[in-house]
Amino acid sequence: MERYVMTLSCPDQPGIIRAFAEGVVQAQGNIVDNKQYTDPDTGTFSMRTEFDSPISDLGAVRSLLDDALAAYDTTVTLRPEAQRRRVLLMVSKADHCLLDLLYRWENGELPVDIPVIVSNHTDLQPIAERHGIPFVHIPVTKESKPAAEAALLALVEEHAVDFVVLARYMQVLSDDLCSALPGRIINIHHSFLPGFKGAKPYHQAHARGVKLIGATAHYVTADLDEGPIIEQDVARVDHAWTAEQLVAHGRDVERLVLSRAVLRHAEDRVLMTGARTIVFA
Ligand SMILES: Nc1nc2c(c(=O)[nH]1)N[C@@H](CN(C=O)c1ccc(C(=O)N[C@@H](CCC(=O)O)C(=O)O)cc1)CN2
Repeated sequence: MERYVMTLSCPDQPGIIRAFAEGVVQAQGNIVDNKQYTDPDTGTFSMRTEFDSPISDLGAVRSLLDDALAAYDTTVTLRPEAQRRRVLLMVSKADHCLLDLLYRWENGELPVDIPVIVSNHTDLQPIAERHGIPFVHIPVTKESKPAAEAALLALVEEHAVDFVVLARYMQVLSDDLCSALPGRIINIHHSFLPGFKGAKPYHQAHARGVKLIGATAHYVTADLDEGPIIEQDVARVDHAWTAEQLVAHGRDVERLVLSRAVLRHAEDRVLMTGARTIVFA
């Protein structure tokens, strides 16, 4: 028996679920989990379904679903659950998010394949080597950024990468790169967006005298720190905390928020609707 994960979005109208269920029946399938949402602003219907089928041929199952949904203008993804998403991790010098992702990957909590780790510095190369993952150093300067980003895209193709994670990667990606990988780049921003965008958010927060700090995982767009939000969390602080203590405490929030977001994306639990996300947790 093969377990499949399907996501679907289309203009909402009666009969979508019945048509989809008919397709599952044609695939001799059994639905084991289903979540849906209709966005009242856009009228878009979104659904994530897990179903079992004795048919192991992905193309055959996809055809049966496409035929069943032919009357609807759907965007569908279908993947055998056992087919893990492939993620390229990007880092600079901070190691806390990388280490958290690799810990969860090693103990089976994060069902992805990590073909390569890329960095604009060499500081974290020993961590990649300790985990047996190839490390590629791509230094970035204002002048070399186009070539650096071309090299990154070549790695994405070479390793059949599904998505990229900026695990405290501290370079702004160009519009071209963001456009080349829409909805396929996840960043962790070290503040509770929309507050304190850009560089040094904890020092901004300290100066503002906040009582809560936070972190935000979002899809990357050309507009810095503006992409659709996937996950956020906060932690309480007070007047006695120095900016450095906020940075240290913030690391705990960042690594949890990013790891949750990466897991949910890897399990096809995040769908985009306009500038927002739907998260079928
Ligand atoms: N196109 C985008 N690229 C990136 C985003 C994004 O939202 N859109 N997020 C950043 C991460 N980040 C904040 O979360 C961030 C990182 C770096 C900078 C920055 O100003 N970097 C300087 C260089 C700093 C250095 O070399 O250490 C720069 O790029 O000129 C701002 C925000 C990742 N990329």
